[in-house]
Amino acid sequence: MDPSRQKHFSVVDYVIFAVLLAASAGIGLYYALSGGRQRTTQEFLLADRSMRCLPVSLSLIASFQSAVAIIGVPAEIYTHGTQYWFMGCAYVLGLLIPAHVFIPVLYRLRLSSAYQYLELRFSKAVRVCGTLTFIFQMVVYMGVCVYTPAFALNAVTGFELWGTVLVTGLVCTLYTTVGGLKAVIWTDVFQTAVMFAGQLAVIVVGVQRAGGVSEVWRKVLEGNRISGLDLNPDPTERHTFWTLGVGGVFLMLSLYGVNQAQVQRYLSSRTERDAVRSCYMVFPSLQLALALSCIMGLVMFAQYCGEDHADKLKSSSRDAMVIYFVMDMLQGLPGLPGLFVACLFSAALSTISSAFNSLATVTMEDLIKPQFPSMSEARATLVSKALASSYGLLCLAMAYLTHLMGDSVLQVALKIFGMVGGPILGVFCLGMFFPCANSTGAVTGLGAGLLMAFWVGIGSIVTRSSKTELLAPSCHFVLESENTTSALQTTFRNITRPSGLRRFYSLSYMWYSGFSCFTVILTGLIISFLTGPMKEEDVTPGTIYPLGEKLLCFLPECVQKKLCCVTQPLSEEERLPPQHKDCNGLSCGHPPSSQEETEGLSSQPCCHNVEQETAV
Ligand SMILES: O=C(O)CCCC[C@@H]1SC[C@@H]2NC(=O)N[C@@H]21
Ligand code: NA
Repeated sequence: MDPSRQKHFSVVDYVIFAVLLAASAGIGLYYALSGGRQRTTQEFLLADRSMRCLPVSLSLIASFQSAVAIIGVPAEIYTHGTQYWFMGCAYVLGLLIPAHVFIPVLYRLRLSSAYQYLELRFSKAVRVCGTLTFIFQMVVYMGVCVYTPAFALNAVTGFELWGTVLVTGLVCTLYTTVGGLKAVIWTDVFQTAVMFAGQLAVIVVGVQRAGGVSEVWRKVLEGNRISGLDLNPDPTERHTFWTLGVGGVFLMLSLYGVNQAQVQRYLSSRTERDAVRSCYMVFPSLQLALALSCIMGLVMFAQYCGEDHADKLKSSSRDAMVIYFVMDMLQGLPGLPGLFVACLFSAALSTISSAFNSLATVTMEDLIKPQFPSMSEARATLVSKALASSYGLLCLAMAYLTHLMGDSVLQVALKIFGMVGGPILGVFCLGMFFPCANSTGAVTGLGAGLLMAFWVGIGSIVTRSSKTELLAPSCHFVLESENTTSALQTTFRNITRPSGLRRFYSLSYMWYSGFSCFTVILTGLIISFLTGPMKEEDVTPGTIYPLGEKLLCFLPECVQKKLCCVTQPLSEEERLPPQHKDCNGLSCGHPPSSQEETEGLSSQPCCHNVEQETAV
């Protein structure tokens, strides 16, 4: 954007931004110098399993609500209307299933990393594959999260791009490395508050500038930006109720059910009940976050599609135009641009710090500790800190890679979750719901899922060079002839109705999670049956969720037995605590404190059967 139109910050804006960074670093340093001073991995990686549900729930939101959502969702609403808001429907099952299926199984196994489950259920090989897939997913995602706020700001305000990326990355690495999970969770709480405040400020000022709520509503209706319920079953339709409300459930499960960043927060909870409750508490806050970013997109539409701003908007990219809108609204209100920039970087920092910490955890717990079982606590903690900072530097490099991707950042992030998160979700579902699945099936399934996901994902990027999907034109055109546009789109799509492989490539990216998850399960079951299904007595107790009894009870007993070979609950003598010795060669976590005994929590969780618990 040419300098004449660039928006500038006043001193107070820079001060507010600096205060945010200082506050985040301060919280990190506080946790480095207080409590156990981060001397053990239990404290550094799992906050001593002492966290209560409020901070955990705010931290759960912060992990996957980054600048990508703050910028990408309003840009999405502005360009395509409110269809994306139906993502909120996916939050119901997307949080209920983690709360009642994944948390009970994973919490009672007293794991340190989600991927330990894969070794308990399958084999070390499956655990390593799961861990490496997760690392790949989070490293790429982190790059997007670091790059987005810096790029958007640079495009509009001339904010030094790589200097901002560097400062953000370093501050984040600092407090994550010295403060551990406690610091990450408490900075998440602070940053989530700043995030909501910043978005609210923009909406309040924007509505007022656009002439009030009724005026905004009139313009938005006139601009046909309120999308109705689109029940089109065509899976190549980018955003419909099905792709968002159903396809989105798999996206949510891959994040809130089995992603290490979230699982680590569940495991850091004081009790299982706290973990489940924190999952429930995420629901209203996530809906609020979605509503705020959608409303921001609508206010932006009302503000610009009344007058002809197409020339200004055309000059900035789709994502940067949100920053342009914010700077335009907040210009002349000293402190508010700084507040929004703080909001943007709070969203980014809280996601990046969660990613660093979870990457350090899985690298330590899943890749290093099993190779060096005799490593001392002090050394293990030191290595964990070194890992956190090295991942910090790696993510700066990934930020540059994002620079080259060019797609809308929201779409890039959601595609990453679909292509990589979906197969990981598939392996966990294969393990929890199908006791007959074996390790060969799991590894082959994961490979097949990743292969199919990348085939469709890369394919869609390559063939999209033909621009089959008409991007909604600049707002000016939309006002004049909405019906022409939709007619044009329909005609256009009919002409280019893709067939065969091209139709496969035009699968909506919102189906990537579900599609790859089912590929893993199907392949995993077929390979398991071909290579000899597991017998139920060989399956580690506590790693199966009795889907049979819960959902397939309408099937005849023999089919249930064949497919899910319903696992019998442990008998009384089998439940006796194994004196906290290692089971399956894995640490069972600390021996239960008397408090846990009184709380009636399963004190031998790793050998405990979920079904037993639910039976009780
Ligand atoms: O904001 C990001 O960093 C990624 C985009 C949103 C990720 C998904 S979308 C569904 C769920 N709701 C959120 O707020 N984040 C996750
Ligand atoms: Na965040």
